[in-house]
Amino acid sequence: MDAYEVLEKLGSGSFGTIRKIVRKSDKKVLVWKEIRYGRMNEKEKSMLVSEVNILRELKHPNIVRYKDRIIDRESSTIYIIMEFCENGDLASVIRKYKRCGKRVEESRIWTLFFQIACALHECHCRKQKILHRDIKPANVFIDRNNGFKLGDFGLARVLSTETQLAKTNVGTPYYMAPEQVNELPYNEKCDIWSLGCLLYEMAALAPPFEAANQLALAVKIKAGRVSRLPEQYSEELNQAVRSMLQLDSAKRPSIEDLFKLPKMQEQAEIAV
Ligand SMILES: CN(C)CCCNS(=O)(=O)c1cccc(Nc2nc(OCC3CCCCC3)c3[nH]cnc3n2)c1
Repeated sequence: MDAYEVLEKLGSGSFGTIRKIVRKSDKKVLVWKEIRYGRMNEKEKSMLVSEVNILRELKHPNIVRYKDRIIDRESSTIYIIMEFCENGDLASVIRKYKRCGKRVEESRIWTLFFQIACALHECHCRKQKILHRDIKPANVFIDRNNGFKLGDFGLARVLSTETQLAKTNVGTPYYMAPEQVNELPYNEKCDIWSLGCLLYEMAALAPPFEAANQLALAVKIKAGRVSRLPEQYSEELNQAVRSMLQLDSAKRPSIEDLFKLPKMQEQAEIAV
């Protein structure tokens, strides 16, 4: 650990504390996520190792880059070192828009849509499919060029056990797909549902389903009633979001389907 200087705590992600650090060798600013594995059983520990090994393979401009890991056996803590995103997380941006009573530009929402879809494409279309499982505003980061990056890929599977959830602050699962509520098997269409929730919240500045407790939330999700985006947003964006929030996961579009949308094709031309 002495290769790094620890700066301030940035926040607590869903599975551990995230701190800003500086690599002493080249003064590069990075972050590390501290994951305590002391209370994990052998199975969970081996899953954690395999998830971290998946992370290190994921190299994509819209996925927070994994840099290194340090295992401290004394404190049973693994430190996952990742790139630092200078412009913070999307949850803070949404809170700021809400405070100022301003709406996000539609073009910015299409950029988010395209860039996170690219991140999901990288993972859903690999031979060994990787599911994110925890797409939400606090897990989308903004780099110095205002590019969007999806964080914490794949860690959700191993860390969603009660040992981790019990220990760290876990918010209300606003973005949980209906099949998850019914505890059915998870597939990539759950990530599509969460992407729909993310875009909905970027436009409406509130999640599509809100309730006072998890039970009431589950009822609302299973009812699946989604009000239209605020009227300033186009029918095209509204329909795209609604298509991702269909209760029947088979009816939700795949990432490939989403890239066929005209506005997504336009982004692809700009991005080249
Ligand atoms: C002028 N403003 C627009 C700038 C605001 C920007 N302030 S800031 O202080 O640098 C700032 C604030 C928060 C995040 C970041 N960057 C960051 N955060 C991570 O996790 C912490 C996050 C904290 C909130 C909850 C979810 C997890 C990362 N994980 C991987 N890479 C990461 N990069 C930077």
